[in-house]
Amino acid sequence: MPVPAEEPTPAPAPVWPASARVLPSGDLAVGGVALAELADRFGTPSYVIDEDEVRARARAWRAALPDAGVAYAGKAFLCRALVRWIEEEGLGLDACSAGELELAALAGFPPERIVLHGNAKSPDDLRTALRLGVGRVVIDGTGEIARLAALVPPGARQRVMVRVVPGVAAGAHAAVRTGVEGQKFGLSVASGEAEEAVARVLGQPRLELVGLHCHLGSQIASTGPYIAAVRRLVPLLGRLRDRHGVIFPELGLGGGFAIAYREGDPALDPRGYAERVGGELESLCGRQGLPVPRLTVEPGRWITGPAGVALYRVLAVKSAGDRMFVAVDGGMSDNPRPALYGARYTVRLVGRAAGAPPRPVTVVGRHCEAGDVLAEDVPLPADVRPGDVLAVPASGAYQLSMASVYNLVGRPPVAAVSGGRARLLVRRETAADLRSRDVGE
Ligand SMILES: Cc1ncc(COP(=O)(O)O)c(C=O)c1O
Ligand SMILES: N[C@@H](CCCC[NH3+])C(=O)O
Repeated sequence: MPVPAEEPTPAPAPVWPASARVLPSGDLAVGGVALAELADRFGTPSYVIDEDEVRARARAWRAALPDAGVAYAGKAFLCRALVRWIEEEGLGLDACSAGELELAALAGFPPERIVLHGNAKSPDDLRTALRLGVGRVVIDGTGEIARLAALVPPGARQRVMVRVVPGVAAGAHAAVRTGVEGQKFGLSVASGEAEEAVARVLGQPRLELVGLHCHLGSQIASTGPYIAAVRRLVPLLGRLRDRHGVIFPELGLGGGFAIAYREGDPALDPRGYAERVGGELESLCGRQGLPVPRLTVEPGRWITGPAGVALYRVLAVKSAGDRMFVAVDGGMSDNPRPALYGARYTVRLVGRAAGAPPRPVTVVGRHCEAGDVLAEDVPLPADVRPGDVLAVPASGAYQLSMASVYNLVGRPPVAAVSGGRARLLVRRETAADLRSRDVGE
């Protein structure tokens, strides 16, 4: 199917889960439960995840690409319940450490549906992957080939992919652009390194090479970069067939699909992706005389991001110069994204009706840095005061999974909501938890 020359403008997406409803009290309910009630029950800061939203999002990718492999990228957020939901929805799992692998195993995730990634896999990562029997290990560098092969038991074969760098720039911030030359992931197509690595893997009898893989970056709203990657990778597949006589059954294009953090933000649409990227793959393979490999995609943020809501309680309100600061009981320890990437968010007062018109404020955290900002210049009612509860949507990805214990503030709990009920999935990390790691002198 030919790809239209014009890339359609990605459509704006909602920032709240589909279940969000404004209650007569002015509060907001998600999954049928009022957010202020959840803040009272689980304390603040806390994270709420809408189970039905996660499941619907997982299904959206499966429906858009029924013949493809869809693996949830666990780095976005992982806990045992989530692993089960993903498993029940028929997805695979992209893991990148022994810790993620062990959690998946504990939740009973089928190991053959796991793909292991990582630019610097430790011996423990590789041994754990082999012991559990993961489906694919994605080789990220030349040195890893012999190291992995040496760990595979005699008589066994590990399925692998080779991660290549197509030289496509995409992603919301330099820190998350992984499809370009000169960064730490993958093997360059342009330099010939990727072809060399493929030749070496083919020479390892204990490794079975099933395909190439690439991951361009994160928070990509349009399909253009994926199409550009396909245009680099299919000719490479043609060269590999000509040189080695190999035809790979799979092609991994990674994840990176954008979500909306603020009203009007564009998000990537799985159906558009399937039509345009899948269409380009089909047509280019046809021209090369190659069978179309089975596509695999790895959405992380897209699955859990929009399903999560962070809840905070206001601790202080103060003006400084011409700015109003609203300080809450969380901050960069539970959400480092504004500090790391200049990420922007939506914030809403919940639990009571606004008593005054909105004015622009900066929502900050409680940590010992002026850079501990959660949301710059967001409208909140002018009467916002200590004790109020604030909700931040699109908080389900790369917040808790990157959380720290800065200032010895424990990490927040996670509660699931569905059908008017809430349940705790991950408990709050207490000061005692934190002290217990300190063995003294
Ligand atoms: C190999 C790989 N696959 C998938 C993902 C998921 O990315 P995202 O959460 O942006 O979809 C990542 C992280 O960017 C990744 O490194
Ligand atoms: N942590 C990044 C995304 C990293 C993607 C993982 N490869 C973010 O929050 O935007």
